[in-house]
Amino acid sequence: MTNMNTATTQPDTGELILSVQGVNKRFGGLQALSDVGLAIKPGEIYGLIGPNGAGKTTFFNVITGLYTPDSGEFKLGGNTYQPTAVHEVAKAGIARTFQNIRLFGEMTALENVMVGRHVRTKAGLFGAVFRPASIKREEAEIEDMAHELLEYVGISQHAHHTARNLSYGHQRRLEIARALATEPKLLALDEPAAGMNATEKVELRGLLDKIRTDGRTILLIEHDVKLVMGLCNRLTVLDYGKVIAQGLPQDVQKDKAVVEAYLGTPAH
Ligand SMILES: Nc1ncnc2c1ncn2[C@@H]1O[C@H](COP(=O)(O)OP(=O)(O)OP(=O)(O)O)[C@@H](O)[C@H]1O
Repeated sequence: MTNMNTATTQPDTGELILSVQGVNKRFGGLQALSDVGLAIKPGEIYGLIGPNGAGKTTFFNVITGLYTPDSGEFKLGGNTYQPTAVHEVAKAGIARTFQNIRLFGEMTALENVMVGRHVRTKAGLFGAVFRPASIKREEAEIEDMAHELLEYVGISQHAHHTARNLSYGHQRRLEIARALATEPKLLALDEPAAGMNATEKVELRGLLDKIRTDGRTILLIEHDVKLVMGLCNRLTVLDYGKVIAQGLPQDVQKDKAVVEAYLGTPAH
């Protein structure tokens, strides 16, 4: 009898948003990443955790084109991409936020989101400056969309406020809105909860949950293990630049190497 289960005949990579394999990165004498890889499925929140200096940010910087890796294979939405420059990676479909918030502080919240959108417009930044008629129309659409995104992340009341005057939690939300404006295949968040108080963290969790429910895919670096365990579908744990565990939160949490890495028991 013919096997009707087509799922087993489909290649794995077709079902992945991001597939990264064999990443190595050395800084002088320090092997910051050793053969690191992960695979992220559509619609999941994927966590990347590990103790200080484990290599999380370096890995983020590699996949988003900020650092050139010594080796590695990268696929986004099934297509091979080379993370050679930040703007190329953004065009390919990864939008990221930074551990230290990087907004245009003197611009309004609305303008910050509109800048994010220019990655996807015909005009780009050039057209935004010189503004022929067709570009003005496009600008109006972008402005509408930016308002919607501010509403979506819950800070529409601050649309015309200067970014640097927003509270910390609202600046983080604004960064997420700006990243979403690029319509990314993957939203990569570098410690979005850093510096947040307990209430802001609960709200952030709600927002990330909503983004996932709306079908987006998130890669999350986070120090707050409770947040990660409660939110992520799957995760990878790095320690000293190596993957020490990968899988479901409940399994990873019990993993001996992970427990040792976090409690500082000499496992190396
Ligand atoms: N540009 C660089 N030049 C030299 N060494 C670096 C550079 N960036 C990172 N490193 C080193 O690589 C290792 C991994 O650092 P990385 O910042 O990726 O870790 P992390 O897991 O993000 O840590 P944290 O949780 O503290 O942010 C560390 O030993 C760090 O000192």
